[in-house]
Amino acid sequence: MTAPQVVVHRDKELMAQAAAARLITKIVDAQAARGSASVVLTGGRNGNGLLAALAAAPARDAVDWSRLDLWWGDERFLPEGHADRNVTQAREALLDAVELDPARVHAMPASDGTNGGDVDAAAEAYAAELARAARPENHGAVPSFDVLLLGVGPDTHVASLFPELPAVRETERMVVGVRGAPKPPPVRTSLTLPAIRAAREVWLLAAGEDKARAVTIALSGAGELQAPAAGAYGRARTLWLLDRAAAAGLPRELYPPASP
Ligand SMILES: O=C(O)[C@H](O)[C@@H](O)[C@H](O)[C@H](O)COP(=O)(O)O
Repeated sequence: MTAPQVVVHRDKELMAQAAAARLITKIVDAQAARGSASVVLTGGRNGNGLLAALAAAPARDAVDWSRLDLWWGDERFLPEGHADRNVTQAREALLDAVELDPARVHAMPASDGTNGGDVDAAAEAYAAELARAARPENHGAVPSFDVLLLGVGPDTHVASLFPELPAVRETERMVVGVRGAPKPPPVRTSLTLPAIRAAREVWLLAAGEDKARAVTIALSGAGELQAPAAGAYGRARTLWLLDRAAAAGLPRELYPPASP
């Protein structure tokens, strides 16, 4: 388990811009070192805020978008093209503005896809897609993601892993179906903690005062069943990217603001 590193920025706009710049550099370095990069996207305001900042970033096209594999940490189980799907929102924020290789954009299944309305079958299909992309040197049945992004809910959920619900307890499967999610819509597919932990780096994004309690709980030793964000860590790095409002409950001496 990698100890969390915390970086605090002045506000959510600067946090998104700094996170976008950080992600560009990470992708460029991975592509220089290994010829391609692999990133897991997240839904929500902070996740989409990062993508929008990335779309507007001056260094955006330092990334070779044709050699980037994109996956999702979770998805709302809705029909293809539905406005509430994370992939729909990601396309609007960034993906439609860059030259990606469509074969390397791995959206989670829609509810009107080949799995019918069966969310468990959809989860199994995505797990199979991940397994096909995994290489022998990877850790488990998923590729070694360079960066796995996660928004953090006010209840400390990450992806669609909610406190005390079955999905956060999963220890074997890489992807599960979620029913009764407290955050609408209720039916989702999600990576599990074992899948999240296969990533080289896990970056958690939280901005706004509504996240201050969740951030403090997750960084104060809470258990992952009660605070799923506490169980989200990478093999090489766990990075919390916050704004001051979300960091308000943390000991200031431990996490001085990075942005003046
Ligand atoms: O599908 C989703 O809703 C997201 O993946 C979810 O995990 C999100 O990242 C958090 O709820 C934070 O969302 P906000 O950034 O909007 O607070």
